[in-house]
Amino acid sequence: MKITSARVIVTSPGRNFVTLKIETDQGISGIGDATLNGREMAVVSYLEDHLVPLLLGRDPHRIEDIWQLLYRGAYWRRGPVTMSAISAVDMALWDIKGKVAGLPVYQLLGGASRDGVLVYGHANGPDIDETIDEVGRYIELGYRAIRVQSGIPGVKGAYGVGRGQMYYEPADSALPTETRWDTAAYLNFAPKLFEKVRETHGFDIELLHDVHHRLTPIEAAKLGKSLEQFRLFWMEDCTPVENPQAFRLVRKHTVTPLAVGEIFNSVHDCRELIENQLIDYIRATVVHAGGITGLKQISSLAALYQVRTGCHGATDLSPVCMAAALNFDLWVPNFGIQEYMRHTEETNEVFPHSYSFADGYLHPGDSPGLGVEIDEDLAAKYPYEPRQLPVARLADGTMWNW
Ligand SMILES: O=C(O)C(=O)C[C@H](O)[C@H](O)CO
Ligand SMILES: [Mg+2]
Repeated sequence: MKITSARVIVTSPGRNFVTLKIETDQGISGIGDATLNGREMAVVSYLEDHLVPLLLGRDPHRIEDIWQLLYRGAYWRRGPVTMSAISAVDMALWDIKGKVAGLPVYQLLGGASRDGVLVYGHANGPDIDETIDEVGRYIELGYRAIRVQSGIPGVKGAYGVGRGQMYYEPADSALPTETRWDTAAYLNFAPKLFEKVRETHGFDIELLHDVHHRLTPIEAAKLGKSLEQFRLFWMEDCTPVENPQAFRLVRKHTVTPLAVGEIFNSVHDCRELIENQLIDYIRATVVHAGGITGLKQISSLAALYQVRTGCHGATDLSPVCMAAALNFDLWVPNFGIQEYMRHTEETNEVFPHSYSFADGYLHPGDSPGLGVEIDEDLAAKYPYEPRQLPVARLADGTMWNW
């Protein structure tokens, strides 16, 4: 079997997605997600200018060898652009292998380790009352785990608060929207929010919270401690992770479980946190961390230290990534949870898929391969629109972490 073509498709059904389609001489094709939110066109160029010429004529069954060729062969290893491009190739090759075998990818990985993939949805609102109502709406839909984010009085554009209900899409304009950040207001507010959510909805539902890199280590430790009584499933990205040792300080002071890793792109980014048991959940994802092949490396290391997976699954990860993640999640022995930020109807029409939600769990379905396709005619109706993520500044104008 030989690869005869590899094409990049950029489409924007409500938001931008970059998809790689690999075709073979036997009429079987596979797709992979290559979306890097706000920096999409850098990955398009990396694929078209540098990787596609390397793929033509190769045997698509040699997934590991092609992964090593693209990783080692570049000389310049790692980084989000390189690894998103490699991820897309890897996903497309697993898709092809599954289609040739007539099996869903989770069967090729070793088969299902569970009946369904526990997911968490996103409840958010401009204030505590609306956020609590939104949590109730997710419970009614059958969710067993919910991420809770709320607007903070006096803070313009707090992280995670959607523009409409049930959906959240932060990349909102061609140039970054400027938001404000106020640590003191947040630290006063967050325990009140979770107290009210627990009072209203009880302790049977799992609650998660994303701090989005906004705190220093000692502030993160304080927040973790103040939220312990509300039994969070996890506190995510509580402080920036360039220095993994910062998490030692957080760990010393709180037993609130910690999750990190959505911006990681290789096992090397994860190693120090995992080996020192500084986190409980690793959030690296298929599209940014080297595809299914990259995630296998990460999850195998994590398993040695009882760190479980909790893959990133925001709307900037396309349904192609979601399908790949669900095949991985159904198999991976040390699975924790999967983020599931639902895509809009427009997006779902461009990417018809076999995964489905029931009673708080997603299942990838049993279509051969990843179980997702791209409708290229429909995709062509949604041209690329430059969009960037917001930025955050403190009240005195200092640039902060978004
Ligand atoms: O889903 C999450 O946990 C996020 O933090 C979402 C990110 O802001 C988003 O994916 C950035 O592209
Ligand atoms: Mg996050």
